[in-house]
Amino acid sequence: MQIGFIGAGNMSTAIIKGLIDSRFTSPEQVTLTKSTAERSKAQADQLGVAFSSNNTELVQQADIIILGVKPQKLPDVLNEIASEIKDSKKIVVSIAAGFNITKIQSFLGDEAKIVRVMPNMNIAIRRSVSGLSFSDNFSVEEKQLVSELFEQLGVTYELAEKDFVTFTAIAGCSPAFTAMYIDGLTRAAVKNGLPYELAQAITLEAVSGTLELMKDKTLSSWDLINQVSSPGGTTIEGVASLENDGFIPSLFHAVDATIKKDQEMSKE
Ligand SMILES: NC(=O)C1=CN([C@@H]2O[C@H](COP(=O)(O)OP(=O)(O)OC[C@H]3O[C@@H](n4cnc5c(N)ncnc54)[C@H](OP(=O)(O)O)[C@@H]3O)[C@@H](O)[C@H]2O)C=CC1
Ligand SMILES: O=C(O)[C@@H]1CCC=N1
Repeated sequence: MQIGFIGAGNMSTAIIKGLIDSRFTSPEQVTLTKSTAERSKAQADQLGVAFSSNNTELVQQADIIILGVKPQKLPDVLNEIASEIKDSKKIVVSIAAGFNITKIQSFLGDEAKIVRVMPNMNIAIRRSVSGLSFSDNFSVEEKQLVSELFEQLGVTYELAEKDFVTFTAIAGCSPAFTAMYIDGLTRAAVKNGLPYELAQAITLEAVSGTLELMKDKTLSSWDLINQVSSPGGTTIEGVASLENDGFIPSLFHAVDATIKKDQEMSKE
């Protein structure tokens, strides 16, 4: 099975490294392209894989094509490869936000086998949580193949496409939101006199320990909030302050804004 990556930036590079590290794929099975043949060669040499001098040639050689370009570049790429995909059995994996299956098929034809995958940045350490939505023409074996591929890189969930945008917000985008939370706590400690590096190290340990505890003990958020909040103590003062300042509504707004943008992009 040959896997072709159109676009080899942050996400594709992490996927390629993860697939090779996990031994799911050998370097000989991977081909990539970037925006120019020179850049493709340099990246391929660095990763120990092959490159194609153009996207059409890459598609001709691949069984699975992973589209790893930014959404703004995707229409040109889809137009470029459409004739190679039409009437083929090739599987096209799109990791782009804002391109639903219908929109991708409007370029590649209604019969094209499209799977939308939304990984997240944690794929760089094979800790992605990836959402998968398939067009309705996949066989069970084909679905299994794509799922197995992304299982090498973390946890996967198969989703109805209507839920894909919500998944994108809480899984694809949330590393940025989580980093904002960590930054906020860190700088609040700096304001109170701790050096930045020390404050960030403490915050990261506290956050990662909290995640492990919640998973290990299968605690709900409110179980933990109640356990930490001593009656008449310090935590409940902070919890009340966050509630008063609209912490939860802010997150609702952020997720809604993310979903709205994805839906608008799919309509463009
Ligand atoms: N970043 C994230 O956290 C996540 C991103 N995504 C999605 O992943 C996709 C890629 O994002 P990311 O990896 O961050 O982006 P990058 O900008 O890091 O990578 C994009 C790649 O596309 C290449 N490229 C541009 N034009 C072409 C072309 N015509 N033919 C072939 N390759 C081309 C670029 O090459 P060059 O360097 O030569 O310009 C570059 O290697 C996006 O669609 C995004 O929505 C999904 C989940 C999470
Ligand atoms: O910001 C974006 O559009 C992409 C999709 C998920 C994470 N990054």
